[in-house]
Amino acid sequence: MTYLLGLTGGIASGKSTVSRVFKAAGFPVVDADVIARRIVEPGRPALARIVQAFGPQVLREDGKLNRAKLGEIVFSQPRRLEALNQINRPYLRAAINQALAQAKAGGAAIVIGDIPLLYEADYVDAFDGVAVVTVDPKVQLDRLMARDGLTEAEAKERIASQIPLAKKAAMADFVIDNNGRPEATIAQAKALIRQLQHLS
Ligand SMILES: CC(C)(COP(=O)(O)OP(=O)(O)OC[C@H]1O[C@@H](n2cnc3c(N)ncnc32)[C@H](O)[C@@H]1O)[C@@H](O)C(=O)NCCC(=O)NCCS
Ligand SMILES: Nc1ncnc2c1ncn2[C@@H]1O[C@H](COP(=O)(O)OP(=O)(O)OP(=O)(O)O)[C@@H](O)[C@H]1O
Repeated sequence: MTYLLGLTGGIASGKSTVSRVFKAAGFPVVDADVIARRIVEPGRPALARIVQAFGPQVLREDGKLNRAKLGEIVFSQPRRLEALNQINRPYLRAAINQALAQAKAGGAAIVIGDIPLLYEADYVDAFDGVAVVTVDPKVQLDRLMARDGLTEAEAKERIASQIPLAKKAAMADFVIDNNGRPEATIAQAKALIRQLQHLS
């Protein structure tokens, strides 16, 4: 039996560190951010609908989505973000479900769905359990500004567009605390793998 684990957190909370531990242990990881990029490649219906809704300003000269431009628009205007979500979510859901089913068919003991918006987009029922990678608000803000070169105001907007991490942690089956050094987070991820191997 495969244990289907949903892995989530908030923007820049450290999901990548945890998903790397699962990958290194040989478990398949379905990455929603990667799928979200694929469904808006040139020629895909989701991209055409985004251009219809947001105008040609969100396209680069080479016809690809201008992610920085679209990010600037949607994260500063909640109603525009909602419009983007309405367009993307059906395509995302279909592609994520298909990738999870395919990974599960491979028969691994644990399959991971790394989905930043797992709670916001309501994927809970797709999983046997959910792990949340959490950090304190100040740590999240500092790491996000450093990683993406955002101003404090921009980083705060992006954090505010998601359910607060503390709330996600309260809903989770498993919580990984990423406030400390990466080694401490890696140790927690390895302990979670051992725990799940008993459940699968
Ligand atoms: C707005 C876009 C173009 C910005 O692109 P950019 O390359 O700057 O960011 P990237 O896609 O790498 O996302 C970084 C992080 O932002 C957060 N984020 C992304 N989309 C959203 C959203 N709709 N609502 C809240 N947070 C979001 C997530 O934590 C994600 O990990 C892009 O994020 C996008 O198309 N988002 C909509 C698709 C989506 O819902 N993706 C999340 C998959 S669960
Ligand atoms: N324990 C840690 N100590 C110091 N820096 C860290 C730690 N964990 C993550 N970081 C740094 O914080 C930033 C965010 O981490 P990461 O990219 O793993 O988050 P994420 O949850 O995968 O983000 P997103 O969903 O936004 O793509 C990165 O620059 C990363 O190097």
